[in-house]
Amino acid sequence: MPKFAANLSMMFTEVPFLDRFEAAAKAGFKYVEYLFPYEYPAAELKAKLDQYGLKQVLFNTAPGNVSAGEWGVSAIPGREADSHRDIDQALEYAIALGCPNVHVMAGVVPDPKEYAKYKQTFIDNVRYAADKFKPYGIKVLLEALSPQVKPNYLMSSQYQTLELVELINRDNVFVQLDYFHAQNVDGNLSRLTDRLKGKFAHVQIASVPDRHEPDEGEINYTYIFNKLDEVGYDGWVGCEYNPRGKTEDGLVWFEAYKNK
Ligand SMILES: O=C(O)[C@@H](O)C(=O)CO
Ligand SMILES: [Mg+2]
Repeated sequence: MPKFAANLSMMFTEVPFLDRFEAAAKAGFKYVEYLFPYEYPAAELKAKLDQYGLKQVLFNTAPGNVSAGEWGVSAIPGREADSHRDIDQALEYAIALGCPNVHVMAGVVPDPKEYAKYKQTFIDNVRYAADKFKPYGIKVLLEALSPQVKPNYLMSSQYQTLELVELINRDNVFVQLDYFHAQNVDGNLSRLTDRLKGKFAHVQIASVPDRHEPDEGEINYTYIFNKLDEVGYDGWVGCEYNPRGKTEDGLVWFEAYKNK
């Protein structure tokens, strides 16, 4: 039975970010994830987690200069120092927040001919992260992003990410399996889940095509949740979706799971 995490970057946006911890707890969530903690002192976020009895299960390394089109720097040749600084910062936050998973963001490849160079840069920087995180039992997660969300991101297919995880060859590096992106790019989610068995350590869900609640669209999530049990997945499932309307009004689907 999946353990669901509220994604505070996309859910409960009716209230300011620091009020979303309370909103998620009131809605029945025990776990939370969000993209970036860096605007706030780690102690302030940890106090929110403790106040509402929440566990943080994921956040990302910093995105770089988003207004310049960056979405992660760890794959960008020449930005190794920035990548290591972001990885060190993420480690500090993960320790302070008690967070077991960090998504190390790769970056956008401006010219497909540059892919091999960006890929090797990412492999080297993820190994740096894996080795720094290992003593603390923190996992490194790598996520493919569909081109309609992030054009020219280093990884668009889950199978590309699986190949990277195998090349990086560290036992604390895993795929972050976001079924929204997976359905948009790879499809055949049953075969994909079987192929990724033991290689993924976090899941995210949203409807396809509209990235709303998991109770609509072309993915049968009841089937997927049973598939996750079948392959022995015991991690968290992040609800990384844009609510159709008021977040709480869209949580009927969650009623069947929240007190498990
Ligand atoms: O799917 C997403 O967009 C997020 O999980 C993320 O971490 C990077 O954009
Ligand atoms: Mg995702």
